[in-house]
Amino acid sequence: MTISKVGVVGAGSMGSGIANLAAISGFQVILHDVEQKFLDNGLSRINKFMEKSVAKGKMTEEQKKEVLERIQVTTNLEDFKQADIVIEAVIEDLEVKKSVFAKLDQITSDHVILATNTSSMSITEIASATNRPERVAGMHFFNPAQIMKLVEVVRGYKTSDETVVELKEFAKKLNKEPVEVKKDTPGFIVNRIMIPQFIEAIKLLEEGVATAEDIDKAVTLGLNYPMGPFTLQDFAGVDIGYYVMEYMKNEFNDNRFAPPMLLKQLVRAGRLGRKTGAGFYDYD
Ligand SMILES: NC(=O)c1ccc[n+]([C@@H]2O[C@H](COP(=O)([O-])OP(=O)(O)OC[C@H]3O[C@@H](n4cnc5c(N)ncnc54)[C@H](O)[C@@H]3O)[C@@H](O)[C@H]2O)c1
Repeated sequence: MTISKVGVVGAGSMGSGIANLAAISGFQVILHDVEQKFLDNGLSRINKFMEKSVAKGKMTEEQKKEVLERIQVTTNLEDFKQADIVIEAVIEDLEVKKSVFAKLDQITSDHVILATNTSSMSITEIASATNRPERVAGMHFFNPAQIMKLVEVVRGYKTSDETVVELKEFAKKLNKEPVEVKKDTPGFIVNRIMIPQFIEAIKLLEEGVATAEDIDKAVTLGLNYPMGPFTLQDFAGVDIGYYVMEYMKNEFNDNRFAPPMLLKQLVRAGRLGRKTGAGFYDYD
């Protein structure tokens, strides 16, 4: 399958990053969101990222302009008729994702791969909203998508071998390192390991064992991670971790994954991390 036009649904942190990555890698991109203001926000994030690349000498002004010209934005999903592959990056809500996939199934050609960037949710269930479950898979990028090297290619129950091979090849064309997740399990590989670490870090904070700053310092210096758990949750969005925990708890029927009270309170108070100016830390 030859891919020239990449469709991305959702222009938030991940969707805009994936659209930017695909355009940097030379693909034509159609980026969709429900309202123009979300597309404007996405484009401004893309602009900011590339301004930094220009300032660091990684890209020229001219190359930046060419990348931007390859990104078309739209609020009309029908424009995905021309897409050769679609990556969905809307909010982490199964019903919203299923409704997007049902629409994409009607709009795009039968052979088009419909991939989801879900952090945790069942690929099999998302695929069940379509008539082509063999062409549906997870393509899980990490934040920021332009920089982080890993992509988890996740099989749903009916995902074909051909789809997995094509997605791995596509990931390589985006200059990523794909790993195959052979079974559709909540959280895949990375979040299955990382989420329990977040939970333990929050419990240490709740128990008064150490401050958030010291827990972050302990993890960065003791485990040699580039970011501590609180810095990372604020960066990725406190709400994302919360939804992933709820989902994993319910799917595994295991309270080990239940979000701690402090996390629930932050979400209820709208402290969702850097994107809202405050999370575990204050940013103003
Ligand atoms: N943030 C991360 O670090 C991270 C990392 C990997 C994967 N993910 C996953 O990527 C997905 C997106 O996460 P995000 O952090 O970019 O969220 P976000 O809240 O920043 O962006 C979501 C975007 O989807 C749009 N949207 C909502 N419903 C839509 C619809 N029906 N059609 C089109 N657009 C719609 C919203 O307007 C918003 O712009 C989630 O599934 C999340 O779990 C997130």
